[in-house]
Amino acid sequence: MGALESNMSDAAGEFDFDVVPETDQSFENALANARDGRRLSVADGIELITTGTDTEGIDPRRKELVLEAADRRRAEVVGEEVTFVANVNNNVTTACNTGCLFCNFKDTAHNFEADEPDDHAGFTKTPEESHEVVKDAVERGVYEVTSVSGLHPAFGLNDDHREALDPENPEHNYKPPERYTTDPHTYVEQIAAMSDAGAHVHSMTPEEAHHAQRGVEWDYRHVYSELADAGLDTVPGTAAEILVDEVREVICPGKIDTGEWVAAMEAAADVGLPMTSTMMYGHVENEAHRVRHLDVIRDLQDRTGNITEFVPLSFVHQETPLYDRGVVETGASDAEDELLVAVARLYLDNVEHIQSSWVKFGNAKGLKLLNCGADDFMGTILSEEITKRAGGQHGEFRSVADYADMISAIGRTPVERSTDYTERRILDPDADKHGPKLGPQADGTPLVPDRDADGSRGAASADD
Ligand SMILES: C[S@@+](CC[C@H](N)C(=O)[O-])C[C@H]1O[C@@H](n2cnc3c(N)ncnc32)[C@H](O)[C@@H]1O
Ligand SMILES: Nc1c(NC[C@H](O)[C@H](O)[C@H](O)CO)[nH]c(=O)[nH]c1=O
Ligand SMILES: N[C@@H](Cc1ccc(O)cc1)C(=O)O
Ligand code: SF4
Repeated sequence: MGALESNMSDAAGEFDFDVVPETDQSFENALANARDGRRLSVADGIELITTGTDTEGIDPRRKELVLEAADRRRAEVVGEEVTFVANVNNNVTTACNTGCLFCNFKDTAHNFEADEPDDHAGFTKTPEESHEVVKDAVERGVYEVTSVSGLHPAFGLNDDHREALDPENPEHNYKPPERYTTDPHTYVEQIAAMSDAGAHVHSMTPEEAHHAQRGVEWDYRHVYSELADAGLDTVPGTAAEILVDEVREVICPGKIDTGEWVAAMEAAADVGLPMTSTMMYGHVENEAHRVRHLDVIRDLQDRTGNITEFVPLSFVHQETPLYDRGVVETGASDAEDELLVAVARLYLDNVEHIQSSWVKFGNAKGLKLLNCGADDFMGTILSEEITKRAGGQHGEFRSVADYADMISAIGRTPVERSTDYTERRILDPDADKHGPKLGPQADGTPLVPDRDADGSRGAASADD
């Protein structure tokens, strides 16, 4: 019996978890602690995110009190600016055998083998192809490339790693590049190719760092320092999902556990790399798991200080194995999304920025969340595969003009930022054309000129 079956009770979607949302705290005391700026306990967080464990469901009046406290805290910590980054997504490969049940991005790596019929929808890019994608985006004015990928069996950290891996040992999860139609080469070569194109490289999740040292004795510090030498600038704290192992055993039994995830992030920080943090919520976990996860992030930040932002990733359920198998019926509700953002703002007293992700929430809800504690509105990304393949409906691109319009419409100040927030530029409200200015080749020309010139808002207006 697998973890999925053994953790489930009779009713579909109900799990016999040890961690449950019960506390000795009252909602009123938790709210007072939040308003007074005291460091919240896990029990406080659970009371706030459930709007009180003494009542069933979410109490709308109490919810508003939590959102208001978070919005006030946001104003005290970061003021009225709303930031975004001019970035491009470059996913290198969809080949992955890890089998996470929330993910529809991956394609079984077997399909990519040279002697298989080439009829799958996946892709693998060579370093040269990654270089071209990023070079084109940098020429348009992009500052950053976000690059996350499947764990391709032919990937290794560098040539030494590929030589050390044994194709006969199933634990190494390695097949030599000759087996595949396209060789992804090594992580070091991919990072160098994107860095050489002039972008800030935001890449190598803890799960990818783990893949980059499977089967050898190297530690995460070694991996991240080699990658930093190759041009890695910052690390995305994805692969976090829910940082409580009883939930990971259900939704991603093939992934590293919470302890390993934290160890990889600490190593990245040790090497001096700034990093983001994330939570993917709204599937099988309960509110207590969400707060425990925030607690793991807050502890990690106490030790490192390297986390620049927290990114809530609301689970996109439509096209995923969890939904197909009837394990979940839907994702988080609007109220749950609002409370997650608000409690993250209040709980993470040591993380300055909370992101509202338009790719997950769309424009209308994304803007609403900027009044619930969030202050960053993600990036332009230009293309998107992960959310789209899971059934996401919110498009793949936002222009700088979209950002200027949307952020001004809610009475806040639009600001273009660098990935680590150290460089910032307030947008000129009187500019007749909006384009990025922080990228190495950015001169204020719109990222996609035709789209902005004809006033089309294709991707941006698709949902709201
Ligand atoms: C697709 S993986 C790619 C990188 C690498 N394979 C890894 O797992 O770290 C990146 C992240 O996308 C997010 N993701 C995947 N499927 C999703 C879904 N259906 N809804 C929301 N987020 C999702 C997860 O948080 C995951 O860690
Ligand atoms: N850079 C950000 C992204 N990029 C898109 C991701 O790479 C990915 O396709 C998806 O979000 C995976 O869940 N997405 C964000 O939500 N926030 C970012 O800052
Ligand atoms: N920019 C965020 C968001 C992100 C989300 C999902 C990803 O797969 C990648 C990135 C990060 O660095 O973590
Ligand atoms: S989340 Fe990452 S590791 Fe898991 S299946 Fe998807 S691509 Fe592979």
